[in-house]
Order: sequence, then C-alpha cells, then structure tokens
Amino acid sequence: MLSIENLAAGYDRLEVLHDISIKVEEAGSVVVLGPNGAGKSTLCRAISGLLPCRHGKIVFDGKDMTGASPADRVRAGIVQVPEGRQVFPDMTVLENLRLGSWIHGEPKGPDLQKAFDLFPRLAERRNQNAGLMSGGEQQLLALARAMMARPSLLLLDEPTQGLSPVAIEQVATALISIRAQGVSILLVEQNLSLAEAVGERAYVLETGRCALEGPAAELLSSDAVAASYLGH
Ligand SMILES: Nc1ncnc2c1ncn2[C@@H]1O[C@H](COP(=O)(O)OP(=O)(O)OP(=O)(O)O)[C@@H](O)[C@H]1O
Repeated sequence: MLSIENLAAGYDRLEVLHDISIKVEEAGSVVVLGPNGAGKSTLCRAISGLLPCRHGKIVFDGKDMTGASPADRVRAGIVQVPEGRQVFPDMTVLENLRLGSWIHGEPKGPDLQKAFDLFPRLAERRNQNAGLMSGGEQQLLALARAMMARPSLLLLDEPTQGLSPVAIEQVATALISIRAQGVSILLVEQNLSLAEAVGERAYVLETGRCALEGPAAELLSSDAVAASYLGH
C-alpha cells in the first residue's frame, strides 16, 4: 500500500531524513519511534506532501506519489491527523467534521453517521464549540475529522501528547476500530501502551535514519529500545 524508498527530506540547507525506507501493508499498522529531533514529524510531512522529497520515492497503491500535491495525496487516501490536533475552537463539532470532507465536496450523511458511530461522544456534542471540549475529546474530534476524508492510510503524529491515561485509552480504542475497518495506520508515538496496542511493525528513527525495524511486539518489549527511545 505505502512504500517509502530511500527517502531524503529536510528544510533549507538542513537534511533531516536520510535514506529512509518504510513499508505499510494493506490494512497494516506501523509505529514510528525515536528520540526528540529524530525526524518523525518531518517524515509525516514528507508523506503527506507538506515537505518535498529530495531524494527517493513514495509509492502509494502502486502509484508514484513522490511529486504529488498534498491535496492529491488526500484524494488518493493519505490523510494526516495533524500534530497538536488543530481543531477549529470557535466552530462546532459538526462544522469541524464537515470541514474534514472538503476534498469530496459536500459531506455525505453516511460519512457523518460513520463518524458518530465510531465516536458517540461527538454525536452528543455535535453543536458544542470544539474549543470547549477537553484535550482528549478534541483529539477524538481530530481523528473523526480525518475519517471524514475517507482515508485508506491514516498518518498520526503523536496523538496522545498531553492526554490523560483515560483519554489515551480512548484514542487506542478508536484506532483499533479504525483499523478493523480496513484503514492502514502509520503512527508516530512515544507512548508505549498506544504503540503496543496499535502497532504491528515498528521502526526506530535516530538522527534521520532508520536505526531498527521489526515486529512491534518484539521491538517494543526489548529493554534496549525501551531504555533508549521510550524513556522507560
Ligand atoms: N520547520 C522547520 N525548519 C527547520 N528545521 C526544522 C523544522 N522542523 C523541524 N526542524 C528540524 O528538523 C529536525 C527533526 O525535527 P522533527 O520535528 O521532525 O523531529 P521529531 O522526531 O518529530 O521530534 P519530536 O519528538 O521532538 O517532535 C530537528 O533538528 C528540527 O530542529
């Protein structure tokens, strides 16, 4: 489904990612770990097209997307849940959700219904301003908004940042349900419980290179990875 081959990307004269190769299988899930500054957010930006690829290739569903615009990538099914949630605080839950389907024109009733089925709390609060919700609820809204774009691959950049353990569990439950619907996931995450709950394969980035990769259960339970990259 997604194949990143020998990717290099960066900012101005700074090359952050060097020779990164990552695969996400159809309906698969990949978790990307690494210390601060390793290049995890940069990787998300390069996949979603916010940052150009300097070298290498991004192939999605058999199509070369290396030079495609962010909008074309969303249209193809690559949808990112932005870091820091970025819901529109002065708009209602419903208005935020409607914005999620901009790429398909008018939001379709079944898409909204699916979002509300997945996140019943949002249905209860559909007319509430997003800014009045808790951090955890805003994260669920950011996830639901991304689902309105009908992704086949969901990119998530540290969705649990600043959330309580209860809210982290809700995000994990939501991601497990989303995967069960056949959506692939690429998750950048430092929280071990979420990484374990969602990840099938794991990659560890270190100073812009892939330092380790393997089955998530194996890699995440290794003492060396926990001590070096997860702060446990
Ligand atoms: N907009 C930018 N302009 C210039 N340099 C940047 C920019 N964004 C990130 N960088 C640099 O790129 C490197 C990788 O940053 P990135 O945010 O991708 O790391 P990260 O692994 O996501 O870190 P964190 O876990 O702290 O979010 C860092 O050295 C950072 O200073």
